[in-house]
Amino acid sequence: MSTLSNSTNIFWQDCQVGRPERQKLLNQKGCVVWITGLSGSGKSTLACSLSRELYTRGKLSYVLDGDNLRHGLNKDLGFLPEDRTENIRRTGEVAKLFADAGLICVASLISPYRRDRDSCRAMLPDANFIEVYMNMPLELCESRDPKGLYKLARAGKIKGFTGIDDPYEPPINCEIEIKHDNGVCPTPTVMAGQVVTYLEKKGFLEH
Ligand SMILES: Nc1ncnc2c1ncn2[C@@H]1O[C@H](COP(=O)(O)OS(=O)(=O)O)[C@@H](OP(=O)(O)O)[C@H]1O
Ligand SMILES: Nc1ncnc2c1ncn2[C@@H]1O[C@H](COP(=O)(O)OP(=O)(O)O)[C@@H](O)[C@H]1O
Repeated sequence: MSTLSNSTNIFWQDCQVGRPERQKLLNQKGCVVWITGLSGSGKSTLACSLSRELYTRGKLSYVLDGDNLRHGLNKDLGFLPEDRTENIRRTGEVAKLFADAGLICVASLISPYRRDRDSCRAMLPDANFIEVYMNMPLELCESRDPKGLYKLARAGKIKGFTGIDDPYEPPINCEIEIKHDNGVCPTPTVMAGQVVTYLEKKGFLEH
């Protein structure tokens, strides 16, 4: 789908209550925490754990999970490269709106193509896009296989599965990398703590 605008004669409408006012109200700064990685790498687990940790600290977040968005906003999209690109573009636009609302928006999608993630980064002031890479080996993700999808992909029953017969392009310069140690992954609480520490250090958890 083209990203060029088809609308003409349109004007930006400003409001007296803007991002600074909302951020002051919430005592936090809006941003996008973009979690990328293979299926089964722990994206949703981190997103939920992070959201819970922020909630206990009185900070407002919202999780945009790839699987969930594909039940509604993105239900017309499949897994062809162009569909994934449109999936990421739409999610990036929604995430940008949530960040503008003053929320810490946590997007967890495979988002396998570097160019698509970089396009989302380009929608925001650079510091407000925090890319988190779930650097987990395919073998670990495949051994977890909570939905049985790797098994189906290996059997040729799902075509174009990320990591099997569709590429995953790891980030080159992500803000946060979640690493395993000999196939052992940090606990969800530890992973969330790593992100919270970053947000704190960069001043997102205060106004
Ligand atoms: N072909 C193929 N490749 C990868 N994943 C597949 C595929 N078909 C279905 N699924 C399921 O869809 C979930 C990924 O959706 P995303 O929107 O995150 O994917 S993408 O960012 O557009 O690539 C993904 O969820 P997670 O396992 O949570 O990553 C899978 O459950
Ligand atoms: N840090 C972790 N330690 C142990 N198991 C994990 C961890 N993170 C995720 N898991 C498990 O791995 C599986 C895949 O995690 P999930 O968050 O659904 O991955 P994704 O969203 O990337 O597909 C789930 O069964 C989950 O419980």
